[in-house]
Amino acid sequence: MDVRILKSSFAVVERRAEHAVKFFYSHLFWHNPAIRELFPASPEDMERQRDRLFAALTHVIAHLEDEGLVPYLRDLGRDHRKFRAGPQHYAAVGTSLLAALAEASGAAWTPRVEKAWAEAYQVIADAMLAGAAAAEDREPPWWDAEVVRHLQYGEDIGVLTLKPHVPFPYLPGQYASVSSERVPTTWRTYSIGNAPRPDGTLDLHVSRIERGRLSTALVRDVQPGETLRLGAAGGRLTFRRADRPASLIAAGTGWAPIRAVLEDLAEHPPDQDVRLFVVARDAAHLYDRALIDEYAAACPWLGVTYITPAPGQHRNQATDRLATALGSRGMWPDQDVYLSGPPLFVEGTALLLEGLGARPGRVFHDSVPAAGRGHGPNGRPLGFGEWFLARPSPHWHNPSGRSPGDRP
Ligand SMILES: NC(=O)C1=CN([C@@H]2O[C@H](COP(=O)(O)OP(=O)(O)OC[C@H]3O[C@@H](n4cnc5c(N)ncnc54)[C@H](O)[C@@H]3O)[C@@H](O)[C@H]2O)C=CC1
Repeated sequence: MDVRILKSSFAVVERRAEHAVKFFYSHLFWHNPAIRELFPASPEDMERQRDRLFAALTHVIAHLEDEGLVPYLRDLGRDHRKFRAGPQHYAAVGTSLLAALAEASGAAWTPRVEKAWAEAYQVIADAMLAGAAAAEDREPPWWDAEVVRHLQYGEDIGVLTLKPHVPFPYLPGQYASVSSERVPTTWRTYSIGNAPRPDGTLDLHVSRIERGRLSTALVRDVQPGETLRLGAAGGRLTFRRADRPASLIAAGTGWAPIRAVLEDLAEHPPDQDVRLFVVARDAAHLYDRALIDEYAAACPWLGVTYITPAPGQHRNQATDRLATALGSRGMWPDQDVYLSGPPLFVEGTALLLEGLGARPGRVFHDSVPAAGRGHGPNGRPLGFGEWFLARPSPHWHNPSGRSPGDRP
């Protein structure tokens, strides 16, 4: 790949980003009407989708020389099997992408630039398709899972227990992408709130987001007996056993992956001391406090600090209180830290910890996009391929019986 040409070409395209993205989708849908069906129907969701394309492209360009790029792309390809993305879709997207880049580049679109982009796209598509092919024999494209229990805490928090129809592999601390027939074409990631169980069930902790259609459906509408769909598990919030202390810091339903990690540690005790900070907007949102207290009493290696805002204060004042608590503890350079919670909380706390001396390579968190922002400076890798076919409707109950574009 000619990285130099790609970067300078991208700098030109970047100035006309909005135009390029609109052109891309118009071109794609005009030439491939059936693909339109795979993308969100609502203008609002489609708008987010547009943002994703550019975020995605920016991400690729920023990581062109990264050795993690190909493994990541392979993983992404594996995950895109849930969209039933086939070689023909990758080809269609590639053609429209080149057309959009040419359009936005104007006179800067030379044969050399075109060649560089075509080659780069081929590398991306090949890596994703290779990842998909390698997964083909190992696992299904997605897992259907029955809701077997639905607990609601207050207005906005739901804990759903799912029973996948076939075993769903994951590690404590990982998340899965989730889709419901109630909100077709929408996938969101939710952390799994337990370590793997013998009966194969898993818990999703969902905090309802204002205007979040899937989170609202999951918290308020979904009933036991319904089927949800899961994409392959992912994420880096898995515990590293080491001979130094560790801190687990959870805010809101960011508690879910930390709970899974703790469950596993309780089963297989660590040699290191572990300090748990649980931050919540109020006492009612410390919905698992009884369980945490049990762990604290039973596990000599565990210490727990609960943090809520002072009475009458805004929920985010809990974060200020956490900052004070973290500042008063030393040893940050010698610790592993696991962070989970709202994106701005995670971003801010990671920076604070670095300021306190924590080593960036020892602060672990998933990067998740802030709700409504689509992506953040530290956003979850939106997947510089998510725009390939993100949010299409997977063919719901009988995948093999439908051709792309059929409505479920
Ligand atoms: N792996 C991960 O990192 C996971 C992240 N999450 C994310 O956690 C969030 C959970 O939301 P809720 O439970 O509704 O949390 P919440 O809105 O109740 O917030 C909990 C606490 O986080 C802090 N906080 C929230 N927004 C903040 C901000 N902008 N700046 C500083 N501090 C802030 C405050 O102290 C607040 O009391 C969701 O955004 C979800 O995507 C959820 C599960 C796993």
